[in-house]
Amino acid sequence: MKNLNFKYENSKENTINDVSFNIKRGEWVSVIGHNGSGKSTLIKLLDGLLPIDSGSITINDNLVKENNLDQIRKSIGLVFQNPDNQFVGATVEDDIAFGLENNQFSRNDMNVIIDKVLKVVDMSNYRTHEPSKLSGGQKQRIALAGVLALSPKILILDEATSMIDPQGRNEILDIINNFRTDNNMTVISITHDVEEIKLSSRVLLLKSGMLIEDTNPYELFNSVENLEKYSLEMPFSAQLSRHLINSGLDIPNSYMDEEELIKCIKKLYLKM
Ligand SMILES: Nc1ncnc2c1ncn2[C@@H]1O[C@H](COP(=O)(O)OP(=O)(O)OP(=O)(O)O)[C@@H](O)[C@H]1O
Repeated sequence: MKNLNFKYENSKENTINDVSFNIKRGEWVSVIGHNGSGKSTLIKLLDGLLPIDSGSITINDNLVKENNLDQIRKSIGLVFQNPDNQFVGATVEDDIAFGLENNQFSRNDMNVIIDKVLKVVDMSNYRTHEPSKLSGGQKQRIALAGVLALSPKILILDEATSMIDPQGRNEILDIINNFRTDNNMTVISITHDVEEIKLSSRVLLLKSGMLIEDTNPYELFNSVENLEKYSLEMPFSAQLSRHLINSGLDIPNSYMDEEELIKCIKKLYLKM
């Protein structure tokens, strides 16, 4: 993305303001910022759903512009907050088949792909179920399967796990992360959830349509000020570290994930 600017017709100021960044293939990038900071608008520009005013977006050497949109959209998969808005089929398999049919896959190939993606999201037993009768987490797995069936090079999550309970969310995030590493897929995730942010290698911070920080989870979690500024909760390990430091334990006052914290406590324990 290079010097990107965008203004909605009826607004006075730019919603996206001179935003530039590069994302490497296979990266997991979180996009965070307050409500109205321009996160969803940025995604819509990326997918060509909104026209760019000035600047440019290039995906795999293809400029995002009117005559390239088919190709661009084939490389991008989108998963939104509410899976109910994404279902088109009467059964799980019909729903996944819909996108494949649009891309002229043969019946045989479709069956193989549907088998594969249902296995990936651990929903093979639900092939003939009605999507509307599944639980929230199951619905989101099926929505994800429909997107993964088309082998996107870039998966975009727009608050995709915010309606799921913590266990369901972690399971879906694990599925996505495994698929990402196996397929060198890029993930761009709009989120307020620290567990999701933890999985990313980079965090892009938007404020009033401007990219004000290009950082990483460690830097972000190290600064309580930053977390408060963006209404983010502290990750569990950071909360625990804080309590341990306050109760006199000699552990570093910097962010550690669960594994690092366990190692650190073990070391102290063995010294005793
Ligand atoms: N169709 C539209 N027409 C005019 N203004 C819009 C339109 N869609 C969004 N906006 C405005 O653009 C700004 C950015 O909105 P956007 O939805 O991109 O923010 P966001 O960071 O995704 O917010 P949230 O976290 O609440 O989803 C907001 O001020 C919003 O009111």
